[in-house]
Amino acid sequence: MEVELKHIHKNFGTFKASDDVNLTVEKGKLIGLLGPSGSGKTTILRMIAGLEHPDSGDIFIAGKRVNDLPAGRRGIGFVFQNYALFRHMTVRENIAFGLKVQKVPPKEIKARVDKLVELIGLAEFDGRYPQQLSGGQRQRVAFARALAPEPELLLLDEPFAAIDAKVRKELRQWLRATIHQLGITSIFVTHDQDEAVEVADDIIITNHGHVEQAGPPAAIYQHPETPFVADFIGESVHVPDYTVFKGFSNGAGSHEGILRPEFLEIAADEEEILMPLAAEQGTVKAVYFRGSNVQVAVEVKGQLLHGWRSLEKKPLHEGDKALVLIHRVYSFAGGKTQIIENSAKQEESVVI
Ligand SMILES: Nc1ncnc2c1ncn2[C@@H]1O[C@H](COP(=O)(O)OP(=O)(O)OP(=O)(O)O)[C@@H](O)[C@H]1O
Repeated sequence: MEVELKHIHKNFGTFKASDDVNLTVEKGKLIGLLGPSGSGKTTILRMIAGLEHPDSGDIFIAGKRVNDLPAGRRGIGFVFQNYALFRHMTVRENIAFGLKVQKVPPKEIKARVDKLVELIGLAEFDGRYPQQLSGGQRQRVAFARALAPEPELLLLDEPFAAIDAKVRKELRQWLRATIHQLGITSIFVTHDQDEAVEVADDIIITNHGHVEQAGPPAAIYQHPETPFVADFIGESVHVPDYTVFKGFSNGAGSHEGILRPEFLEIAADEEEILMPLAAEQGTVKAVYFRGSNVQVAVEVKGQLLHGWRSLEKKPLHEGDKALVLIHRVYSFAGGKTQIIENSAKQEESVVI
């Protein structure tokens, strides 16, 4: 295990920024720490780096307890969201800075910087100053500078936050490929689920200072363990009582449910749907064009549901009647997440 946090508590005054945080990161993995603003992601990253100290609990890096080890001796590279490059230094000088401080021999500094400017694709621009580079290029320099001392572990705090949308997408893919090529264990903080899902091997979801769930993105998406995760991941809609819908009347315990758009089929009429008897009647409340499809909000029995429709299908408008087939819902009865399937569908298929 490369990084392990055990029962970490950290208060700022009476505020619990970390409330019994436990997590493990395997060597060579690229991990996304994902959670809403204020959920304690940066605090976790800063404690691993040694820039903040836990009130209690243990931090291990490569099997060694590092609680009392100063930041500079933990073998960690850190990339901040705002590049933090030195304005009066060129690309080469920025990358070499930490190595000079460490008194690495000049020949070796040159060799390492040569390799790194190549790695980040900026060999041609190595004499430029930060203000002569784009945001994406600056962030790549910050990345190279963090890698220069050959750290065991790389920490990145919202590394894409200050970069515009298109470049951010390219940089994400570049970062993922480069980190895998280098095989360096890396943890990055983000509050953007698309970013976490696209970049990370595994994600760790934080909420109110603790870890809600950890694992590969697809597993978390398909099997959220808590209502918070089900709600936070994907485009989910909360319904206070899913048992009012056809095919879900036997729900036991709590009737609160979460529906994802892909759990629904929204049809303009009976011709568009295979099992009309299992579907609910609804009224279209809004239609949003989403590029490759449309998102449709339909009110069914007083609850607003969201689904997608292909652009190839009949257009729906606000006020139109629609049929909504709810295939399944997430239910949280008994504190456990369960997927409940629509039983009316089975009955209808027997009839057919
Ligand atoms: N040095 C500090 N002093 C007081 N409170 C702090 C300090 N650092 C963080 N906090 C508080 O701890 C909480 C968690 O902060 P943290 O930065 O870890 O959250 P985050 O999940 O990274 O949020 P964001 O996505 O907004 O950066 C926040 O409410 C923040 O205000």
